[in-house]
Amino acid sequence: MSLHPSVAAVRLGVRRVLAPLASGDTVLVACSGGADSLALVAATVFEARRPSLRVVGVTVDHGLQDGSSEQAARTVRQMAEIGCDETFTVTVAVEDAAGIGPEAAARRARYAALDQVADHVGAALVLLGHTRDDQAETVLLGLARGSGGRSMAGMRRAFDRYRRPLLDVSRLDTATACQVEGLDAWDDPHNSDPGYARVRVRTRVLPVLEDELGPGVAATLARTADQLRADMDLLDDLAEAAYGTLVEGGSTIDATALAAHPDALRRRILRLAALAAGCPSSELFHEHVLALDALVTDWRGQRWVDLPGHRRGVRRDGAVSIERAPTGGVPSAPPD
Ligand SMILES: Nc1ncnc2c1ncn2[C@@H]1O[C@H](COP(=O)(O)OP(=O)(O)OP(=O)(O)O)[C@@H](O)[C@H]1O
Repeated sequence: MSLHPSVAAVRLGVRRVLAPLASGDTVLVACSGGADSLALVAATVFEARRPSLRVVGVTVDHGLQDGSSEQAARTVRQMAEIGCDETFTVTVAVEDAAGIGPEAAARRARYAALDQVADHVGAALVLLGHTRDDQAETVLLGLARGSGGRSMAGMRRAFDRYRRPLLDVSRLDTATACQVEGLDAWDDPHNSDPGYARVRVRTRVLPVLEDELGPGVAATLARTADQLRADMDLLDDLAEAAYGTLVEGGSTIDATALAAHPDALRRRILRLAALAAGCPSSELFHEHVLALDALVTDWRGQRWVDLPGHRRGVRRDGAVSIERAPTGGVPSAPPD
């Protein structure tokens, strides 16, 4: 019997990612029990045979839904049946202490748990089951957020030891692969809850785009994200290099030298300077960077701009620096 194309597509993605590993290495697969990550587990177990890798499966129970522990137990059973050498369930307490929202808090807790298990088992790689459709949704959500190229550049294929082998594989393929392999995937009720913007993009926006613009829009968006990410990465690298050259005495940057750089680099350099000076990245918005940039390109005597993390950007003696804001009795708006 010939190999089903959907199974072949999932396996190919995994094979490419596992290629650098050596016999005896451990790969950790993160599985929610949904079709994407279940297909990922099956493909990983299959592809790990020939190089003789150890496959460990892990599922994280966020405890956010009724029956989540039963669902986690079911996923662990399935991973063992598929052939994982070892399986783990990790229960995490999701607390939104940082005020980042429940979804982001759950994600943060999940990655912390995955990191712990990866350390524990000595994993060379950790695999995640995001698909091409997830990527397309991410691009559209980023486009709507409007926070620059990086937000439209989608998810990385690789970061630290994490890999996303299915970014070229459609959700239809992962679902079909599960069917063909007799895997009963879990339907997360969150995935059909229109309260989530991502679900609305998936169920309402993308189908309209597919209808109006033709099938293949998800693939096109994902491909665009790949190109954009490569461009963003290059600009970030150039800005890092320029920042290293421009920064004097560890903190000040000559305004004239900085002004000679094009917008895309200058603003990145200023962002790097703000981060290096202690502005929290989660609170440093594009408006802050633009205000800092005005000290360089539109300087009309203004002396500072307020920045998050009790910092301020200052222009003094032809140089820009980011300093700790003095406490007490300081006007919050800069004098103009
Ligand atoms: N509860 C879980 N336990 C283990 N792995 C999970 C869990 N939930 C998600 N994952 C991993 O993350 C992948 C993406 O899942 P999903 O799209 O639901 O999460 P997300 O929150 O959008 O993703 P991310 O936060 O990782 O960008 C899954 O294919 C799986 O590999």
